[in-house]
Amino acid sequence: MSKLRVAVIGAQGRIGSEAVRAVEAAADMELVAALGRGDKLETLTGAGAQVAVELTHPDSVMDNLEFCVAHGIHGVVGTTGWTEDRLARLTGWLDAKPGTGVLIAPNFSIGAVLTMAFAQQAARFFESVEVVELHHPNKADAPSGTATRTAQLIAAARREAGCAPQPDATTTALDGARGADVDGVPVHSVRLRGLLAHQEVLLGDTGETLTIRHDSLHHSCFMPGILLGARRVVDTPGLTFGLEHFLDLG
Ligand SMILES: NC(=O)C1=CN([C@@H]2O[C@H](COP(=O)(O)OP(=O)(O)OC[C@H]3O[C@@H](n4cnc5c(N)ncnc54)[C@H](OP(=O)(O)O)[C@@H]3O)[C@@H](O)[C@H]2O)C=CC1
Ligand SMILES: O=C(O)C1=N[C@H](C(=O)O)C[C@H](O)C1
Repeated sequence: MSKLRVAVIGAQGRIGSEAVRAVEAAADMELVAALGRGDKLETLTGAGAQVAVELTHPDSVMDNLEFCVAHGIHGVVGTTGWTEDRLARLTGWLDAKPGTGVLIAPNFSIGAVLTMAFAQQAARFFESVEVVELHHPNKADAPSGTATRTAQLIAAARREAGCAPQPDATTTALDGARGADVDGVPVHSVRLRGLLAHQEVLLGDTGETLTIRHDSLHHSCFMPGILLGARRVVDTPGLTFGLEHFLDLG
């Protein structure tokens, strides 16, 4: 069977360099291009890439995906900074190119995907819920894509269950003291040298709290998800948001 022809965009970055090694090591894949800043996107078509793994920067991802989708190259995207407007633009490109698929995964690690699923499951049982994400200080965006998605999933679960708004008696606060408001869920961002990517979902009710914590300790934790995404996206046209759609979570 022929190998899947995979390219990595952002190949010199923290996660991109790890992805290059993972694709090279995968028996069913061939690394056909490894692009850094300034490299021409035409390299992808010249190399016959079937899938582009996009791991760059929120300022770069849209141009890269517009090119890939227009040329029928499937995308596996870890880059963050997704807004409703950006998703609508991407969907428009995909609509014009039926057969092409893009997976956007706010987080490729299985532990983080499970954290989101557990938080979603627990959300309706507790009066209060807040998210704390902790990352290395080189990160461009806050809150993290994972924390934003976690909060959105929590908020949707609470809405569906008819939960009341969370209690919060704060009447005076310094700017940012209560975190960012994501659909009514406070999200707090820590940037600290020594950390990689970590998240806590804190849930509280009368007389008890539940903490769901996940720690990414090395970029290798994202690789099985990236490889799975590359294998599955070629048969999944359109936009898939979240790696959970390629996992059997039951
Ligand atoms: N979904 C997930 O599981 C994960 C997602 N991420 C996300 O992935 C992204 C990258 O993170 P990280 O590796 O830490 O960041 P880095 O800054 O280490 O790497 C990004 C790389 O992309 C390069 N780059 C920027 N623009 C372009 C472009 N137009 N074409 C080619 N290369 C480009 C950068 O070059 P230069 O240095 O010159 O700017 C850099 O080498 C972030 O959005 C991060 O949040 C990270 C980990 C896991
Ligand atoms: O920038 C990072 O490092 C990470 N970014 C993603 C995010 O914003 O959620 C995934 C993971 O947290 C690592």
